Amino acid sequence: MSRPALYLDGVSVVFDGFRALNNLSLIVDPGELRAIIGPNGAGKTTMMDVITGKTRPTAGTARFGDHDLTRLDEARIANLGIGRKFQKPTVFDALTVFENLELALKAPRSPWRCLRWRLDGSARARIGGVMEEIGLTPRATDRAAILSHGQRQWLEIGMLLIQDPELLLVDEPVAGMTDQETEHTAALLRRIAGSRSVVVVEHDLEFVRALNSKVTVLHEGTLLSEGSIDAVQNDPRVVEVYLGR
Ligand SMILES: Nc1ncnc2c1ncn2[C@@H]1O[C@H](COP(=O)(O)OP(=O)(O)OP(=O)(O)O)[C@@H](O)[C@H]1O
Repeated sequence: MSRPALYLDGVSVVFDGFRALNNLSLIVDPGELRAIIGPNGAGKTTMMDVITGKTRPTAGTARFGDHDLTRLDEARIANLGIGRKFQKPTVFDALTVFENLELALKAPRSPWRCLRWRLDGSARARIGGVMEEIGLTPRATDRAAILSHGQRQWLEIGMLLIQDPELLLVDEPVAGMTDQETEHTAALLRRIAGSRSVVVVEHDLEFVRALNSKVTVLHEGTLLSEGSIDAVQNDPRVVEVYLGR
């Protein structure tokens, strides 16, 4: 078996005596798509914050491949190939779809290398490939301001994909989307996992079902249940604390 992409073992985070994460363990394999669900305050955001180095665990192990995430700052962790998409898109409205992707392609470089950066054939091909992947090729020259809510979310996913992350963390991607956009997003995330690991935090259980992935249920900062969507939805512990409320 291959080494896990992400390995959390016994992770706790204590804020002023309050345990936001309590002995949480989680393994995500290379190329795996994993959905994380759980009621409000379950610790989902705190878990993402630990993975990206925003929050230091009080106890436990957090590894990404060979790297100890508890010893690295946010910038180093991003450079290792962990991308995070927050709920609110941060695309540049005044720029076109193509220009947003171009900016994301050159942005992680040092200021000097950024100045010397040129949009050559291989960069164009890469941007073209990502536009195909996110389904926005026909909108290449449209400004982001005129895209629908869903299209803006896909553009932001594209801006992360263009940096070729090994692990992509996606926070509530379908909030506010139409049913059709939600379906499209599930298909997009299924497609992009495989060549990278993708961890999706989401409340919408129909969307989670459409991801067709293993589901992890968090509750009070710890792992409550794990398995297929049917397995966790039928788990009496889950029904009691979450789905049955
Ligand atoms: N910086 C902080 N200081 C104190 N308490 C915090 C801090 N950050 C989070 N918490 C608490 O930790 C708990 C877990 O919060 P977290 O945001 O991780 O949950 P969540 O599962 O993402 O919830 P939601 O679905 O509402 O976003 C909550 O009770 C929250 O109030």
